[in-house]
Amino acid sequence: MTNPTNCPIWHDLSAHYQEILPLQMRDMFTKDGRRFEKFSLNTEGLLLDYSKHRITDETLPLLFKLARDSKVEEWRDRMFSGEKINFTENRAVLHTALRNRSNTPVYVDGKDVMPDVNRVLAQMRKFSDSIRSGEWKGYSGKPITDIVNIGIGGSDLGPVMVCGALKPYAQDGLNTHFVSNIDGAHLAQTLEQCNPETTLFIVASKTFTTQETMTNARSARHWLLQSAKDEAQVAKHFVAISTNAKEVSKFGIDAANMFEFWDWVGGRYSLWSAIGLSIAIYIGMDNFEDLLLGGHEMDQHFKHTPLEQNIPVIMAMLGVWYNNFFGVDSMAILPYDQGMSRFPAYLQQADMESNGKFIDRDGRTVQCTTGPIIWGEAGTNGQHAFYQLIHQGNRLIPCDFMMPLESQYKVGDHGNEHHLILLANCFAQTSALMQGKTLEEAKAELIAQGLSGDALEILLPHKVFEGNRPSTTILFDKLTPKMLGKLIAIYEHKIFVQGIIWNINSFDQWGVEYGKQIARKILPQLNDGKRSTEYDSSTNGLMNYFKFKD
Ligand SMILES: O=P(O)(O)OC[C@H]1O[C@H](O)[C@H](O)[C@@H](O)[C@@H]1O
Repeated sequence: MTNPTNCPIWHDLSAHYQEILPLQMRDMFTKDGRRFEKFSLNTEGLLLDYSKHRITDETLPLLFKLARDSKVEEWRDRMFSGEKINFTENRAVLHTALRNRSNTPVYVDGKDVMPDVNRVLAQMRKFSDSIRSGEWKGYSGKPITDIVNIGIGGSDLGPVMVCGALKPYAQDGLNTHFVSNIDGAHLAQTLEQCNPETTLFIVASKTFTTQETMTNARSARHWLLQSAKDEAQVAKHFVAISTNAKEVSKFGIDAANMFEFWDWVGGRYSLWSAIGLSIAIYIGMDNFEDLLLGGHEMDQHFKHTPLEQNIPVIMAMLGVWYNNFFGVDSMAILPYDQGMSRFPAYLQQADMESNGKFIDRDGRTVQCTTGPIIWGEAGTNGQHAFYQLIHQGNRLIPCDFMMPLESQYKVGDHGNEHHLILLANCFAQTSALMQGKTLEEAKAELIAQGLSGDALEILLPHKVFEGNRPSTTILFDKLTPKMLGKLIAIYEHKIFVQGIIWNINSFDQWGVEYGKQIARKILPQLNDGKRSTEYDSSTNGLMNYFKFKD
């Protein structure tokens, strides 16, 4: 199917949307005592509750038909089998091979990629063990205490997010830092916390040409050499992760200290590759492999489970339902877990760089809305910031809540006090968003509080909640490496399915290039001493303000 909006099922869904529009979820719950059982799944060690959505018994079958008509299953198999579905870059899409713990062969251009995957994993194990055990020494003979990952985008967000989420698994005395921004403040503030004798820099860049990363890496090298003095010592403090061996050696990093990955790994899908080296050092290779295992188990689920019980497919199709039929333009990711506070930022790249496209696979303008705006914050912080708009604003914002049943930290009077409050808040929010509060309910509440007359009438409309605001809730036992691997893979496959429905290539990112090109041109002009005239008057004005302010 090339243009989904032309196919009969799209029209059926549009008609069904008109039927759903006036329905209230709270009535659906009242009428159907089995709604939660019907619209939840308990599988893969997690509970997926999608009953608080604006769906009836008819909705999902229509959405699954759209998925089948769009050939989601065929495309899924093409991805897993190593076909070059990223056709604008002529590349396979095989982040699933990186976590293929069954080790079955996966072929790209007739070559099994698994031996290479396993070789780099073994290299990562050896290296991370040597750092963690203190066997690897810095130039003055001391063990490494601080790891600084220098990378940006996909070479940063995944490791940052995972290291934050899995902090309870970290080894004492080993710190990780992440430098991504070209703003010198990022590197400077990080280096203030480090000692050159005991710091290891991981330069993580798929292309090894990214301006921010290479500049930060050169400055870090300069900082190291101010103390180490001798170029030969760089090898003890710098390793590289890249697909570009030539550029790595040009930078002066020894081939022995390079961890390879391949063009069939998209940057935003690369935390499973050697890009995860900082994770492996931080939490240990066994835990890193558990993360991979979680991803692999979700791959198996995605591959083999009928669409009707398939977690990523259900989540993707609900997203399509709101995105394309209700016309929503954003969705909130709300992890009730402090460690997962960077999960929304991670998903911003994963989703928005993948599906922020207006041209379809046939080179034509897409006739429907594509990727949503992804945003969010860890609960309960978000509650005190933007939930007001989700509850009473006049936009519909579907939310994904997620939360472990058990905290990794025992805090408070009974060791569980904080976590129970967190759980109560998570459950309460999903309930309030769905139920809302009618005028009658609000009135009864105000009367019970002793209000009457004008005071009651003035306040009353402001106390009404429309409700009917959809959310998905994912509950799991504990945020282990394996569970985190599953959660990440769920979203990756969700994004994939949506890309297929919209008939776009989710695996290129040409849109990022244009701004970079102009920045390269502007950079030398900032100190050429001439008035800028070649851009629009705003850009010229900004540049000239910088150049000639005094
Ligand atoms: O890993 P690198 O080659 O340095 O790329 C880092 C990032 O660069 C660009 O912003 C791309 O759009 C991202 O997908 C990529 O993750």
